[in-house]
Amino acid sequence: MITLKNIEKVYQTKTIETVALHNVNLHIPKGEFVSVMGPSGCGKSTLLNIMGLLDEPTNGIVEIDGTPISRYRDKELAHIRNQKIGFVFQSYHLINDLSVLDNVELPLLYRSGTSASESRHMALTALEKVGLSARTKHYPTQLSGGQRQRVAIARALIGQPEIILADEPTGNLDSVMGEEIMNVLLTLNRQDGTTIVMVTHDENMAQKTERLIRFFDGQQVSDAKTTAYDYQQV
Ligand SMILES: Nc1ncnc2c1ncn2[C@@H]1O[C@H](COP(=O)(O)OP(=O)(O)OP(=O)(O)O)[C@@H](O)[C@H]1O
Repeated sequence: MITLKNIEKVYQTKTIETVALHNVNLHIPKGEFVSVMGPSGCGKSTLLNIMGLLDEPTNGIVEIDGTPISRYRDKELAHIRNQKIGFVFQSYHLINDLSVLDNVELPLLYRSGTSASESRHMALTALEKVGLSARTKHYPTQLSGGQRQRVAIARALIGQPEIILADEPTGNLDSVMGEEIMNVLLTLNRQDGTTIVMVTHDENMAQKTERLIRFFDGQQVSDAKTTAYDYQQV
């Protein structure tokens, strides 16, 4: 699904050069649930941004479904980003002036050809998936942190992405709500086959995924299947 070959990312300012990623080689197959761990500043968010086509590497090749993204024009890349990839962030990024339903529908505004009734139906389906059908008319400030994150996941789901990139989705949540979000992600992965790459600082959460990649100083230092992921349960 996503392949990174010899990826380097260097941030250059007037005075400082920071090597955020160095010689990263990774393949994320379709349907896998992968977590990425490592100390602050080791390059995890940079990695996710490159995988999500939000940022470009300084060197190296990013392939989506076997095609190097350098072959695509900007418009095609924007299309891939909108159609294939859903993003979930630690701080939800919801719009407080919009209802839950309107927040979830928002990405469809950028997609032509979806009627108002169709997008409403898609938003309701996404909210049902995350167990928030009863909160459609609420506003983000009227929700708990876990519920807000579920709205953010529903918003990521509305475009029916094949891959979800989640940057510390449980980072702002207590352990009970964190578990709740983790269960939503595990269900999406197991029932719908959604590929998920999740950055986390929480070892317990990481152990629930299928594969754990550890980073240190911009490089992978380990990459292994976990033991806790239940391969039988679908
Ligand atoms: N826009 C930027 N300009 C310059 N340096 C940057 C920029 N973004 C990130 N960096 C540097 O690149 C390195 C990797 O940053 P990144 O945000 O990917 O780390 P991280 O592992 O996600 O950290 P955290 O766990 O704290 O979120 C850090 O040293 C950071 O200072």
